[in-house]
Amino acid sequence: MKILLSGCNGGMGKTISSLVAERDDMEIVAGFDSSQSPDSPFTVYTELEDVQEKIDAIIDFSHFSAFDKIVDFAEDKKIPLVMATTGLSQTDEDRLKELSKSIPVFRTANMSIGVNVLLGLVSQAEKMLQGFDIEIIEKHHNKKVDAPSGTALMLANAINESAAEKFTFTYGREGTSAKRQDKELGIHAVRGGTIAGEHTVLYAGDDENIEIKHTATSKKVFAKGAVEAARYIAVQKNGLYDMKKMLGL
Ligand SMILES: NC(=O)C1=CN([C@@H]2O[C@H](COP(=O)(O)OP(=O)(O)OC[C@H]3O[C@@H](n4cnc5c(N)ncnc54)[C@H](OP(=O)(O)O)[C@@H]3O)[C@@H](O)[C@H]2O)C=CC1
Ligand SMILES: O=C(O)C1=N[C@H](C(=O)O)C[C@H](O)C1
Repeated sequence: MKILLSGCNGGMGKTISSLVAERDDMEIVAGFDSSQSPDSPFTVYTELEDVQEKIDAIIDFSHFSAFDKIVDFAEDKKIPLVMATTGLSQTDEDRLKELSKSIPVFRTANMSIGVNVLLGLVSQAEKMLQGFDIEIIEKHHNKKVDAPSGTALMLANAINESAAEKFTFTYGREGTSAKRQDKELGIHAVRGGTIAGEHTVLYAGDDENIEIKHTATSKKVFAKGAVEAARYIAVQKNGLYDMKKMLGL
């Protein structure tokens, strides 16, 4: 199958290119990014309207500022879309839902199996750990532009969906009036070095704590998930899909 890789010059783009080069069932036939890349084995476009190749699926790991261009292109050409970029607004997420009525759309903020299992675990824990204070701590590399991570938000939303009484999210704390409130869910972003992605959900109770933690040890885990998602989405009916649906979790 033939892929258009959006964000092809970036960290995830390069990891996906290397992975796809080892496969014989898939080929990246075109790239999209903010600049040309002379060494690329495929043509890199800076304008999607210039794309000439026939495309079976689009994989996007770029930047939230490119969102409308990519969605317009997928919608116009009726090409299944894997949208992995984070930092999207609620309006963007709503547009994906709407778009999925006319093409198959795969949306997740985290392509790893582990994080998607973690989503189920936090939903279960929410029903069992009444009264525990919950804090999410995420750690990523120093090049990440958005905070908190899309995964941290996905975990927080999963907890809230299972919660009888909804939490208010607090992003970091500072100052002299920062005491923790009831039904507050703290979300904290740490940035440094080359950390591929770490998410810890801390449940702090009276004299006891539980931590559930997922660590991505390289970007390869996300690339592998994205490639599987592209294969999957290319043969689905119109609709909105995610890792849980694809993996049957
Ligand atoms: N869902 C998941 O499992 C995962 C999602 N991600 C998400 O994927 C995205 C990309 O991550 P990563 O590869 O690390 O980021 P990088 O910054 O390394 O790569 C992004 C690429 O997109 C390009 N780009 C930026 N703005 C535009 C634009 N307006 N139009 C076209 N291209 C653009 C960048 O170009 P330039 O450098 O010139 O700005 C860069 O080459 C992020 O949102 C990240 O959070 C990452 C890993 C896993
Ligand atoms: O930018 C990254 O690198 C990652 N972004 C995703 C997020 O924001 O959750 C997923 C992963 O943790 C890596």
